[in-house]
Amino acid sequence: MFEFTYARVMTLAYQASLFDDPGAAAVVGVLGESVQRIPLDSGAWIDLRPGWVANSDSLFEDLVGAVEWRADRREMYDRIVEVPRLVSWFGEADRLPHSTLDDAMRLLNEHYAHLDAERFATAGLCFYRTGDDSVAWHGDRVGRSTQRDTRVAILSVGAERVLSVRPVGGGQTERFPVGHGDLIVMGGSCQRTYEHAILKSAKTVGPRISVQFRRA
Ligand SMILES: O=C(O)CCC(=O)C(=O)O
Ligand SMILES: [Fe+2]
Repeated sequence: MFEFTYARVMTLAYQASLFDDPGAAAVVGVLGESVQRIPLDSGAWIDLRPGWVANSDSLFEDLVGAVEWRADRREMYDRIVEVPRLVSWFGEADRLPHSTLDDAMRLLNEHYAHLDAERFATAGLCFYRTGDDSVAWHGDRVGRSTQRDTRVAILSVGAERVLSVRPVGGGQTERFPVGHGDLIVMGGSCQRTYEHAILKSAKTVGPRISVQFRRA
């Protein structure tokens, strides 16, 4: 039986953002030229927008309480393995659990509208309670993304964790520390030619929630 309470989460310290106004509502910032493009090989790329959501700690706390979290399970080859983290998923027809996420999805769609007809339409939420929570190396290869380029935008709130990215078949691992309202977008061929992971942390880290926006 799985038990994890709001009270328990709030006892886990996470370092608050330096520039935030304690207790103030979260606000999604502009994208535009504040987005930094990092080209990878094989037509893959990463966009970074640090501090995209201001006062993100209040969004973190709201999501901890408002979302119906469940244990993650994932099919791997011939078995289903536990993925040590909590998740919740919102499809195209679902109401997102926070109005800040509606704003975030709309701004992302405006920002990337000039590229193609792909639109962010779903939101997957993952809750990493401690440094032991993690997701192993993988590419988000579902449906059409097995063949075609796609974008996955990840908003991180709560404590910082490292999103590691490496080429499929070997090569250098890039490490992107993300938390406290940071945005990272994986685009181009990234889901096919690279893989990514949130590896376990040996250091004591606070809880983090990631919100992954994907197409329908
Ligand atoms: O939590 C993250 O930032 C990444 C999660 C992820 O890669 C996934 O769930 O597919
Ligand atoms: Fe992923």
